Amino acid sequence: MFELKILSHFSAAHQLTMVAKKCENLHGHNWKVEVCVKGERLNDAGVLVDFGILKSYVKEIMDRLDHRFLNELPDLENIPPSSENLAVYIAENLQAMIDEPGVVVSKVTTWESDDACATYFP
Ligand SMILES: Nc1nc2c(c(=O)[nH]1)N=C([C@H](O)[C@H](O)COP(=O)(O)OP(=O)(O)OP(=O)(O)O)CN2
Ligand SMILES: [Zn+2]
Repeated sequence: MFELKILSHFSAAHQLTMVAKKCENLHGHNWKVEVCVKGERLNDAGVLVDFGILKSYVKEIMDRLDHRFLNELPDLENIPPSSENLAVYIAENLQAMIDEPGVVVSKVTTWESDDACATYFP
């Protein structure tokens, strides 16, 4: 089994209710994102997926989130934009883009600060 990891980032604003009171106020984060994909078979070029292709998929997803007010994104309608839900969103959207047979998203971690992150294992 092989696992690849891509690092990326986006900056966005959000509000969260039912968490810490201060999170109800409009505020933002510079999210750091770690994305892992796994698979058993290498292609004829000796790679699971070209890092460049993987980065381009992840960049496309980051562009949908970057400099947005996440609570108003149609893609996240009625979904609280917590770090957990953002990890799910990134994982599901990336999986839908991956064309390579046998390659699956294995883990997405969203760091909303230097000391707090959420990880989703699809
Ligand atoms: N499980 C989660 N808990 C919280 C999330 C989340 O996405 N998942 N998000 C928040 C808020 O986004 C909030 O902005 C961050 O809160 P918090 O870490 O408590 O605040 P600070 O970054 O200011 O850190 P301090 O340690 O308080 O300085 C809250 N919880
Ligand atoms: Zn926040």
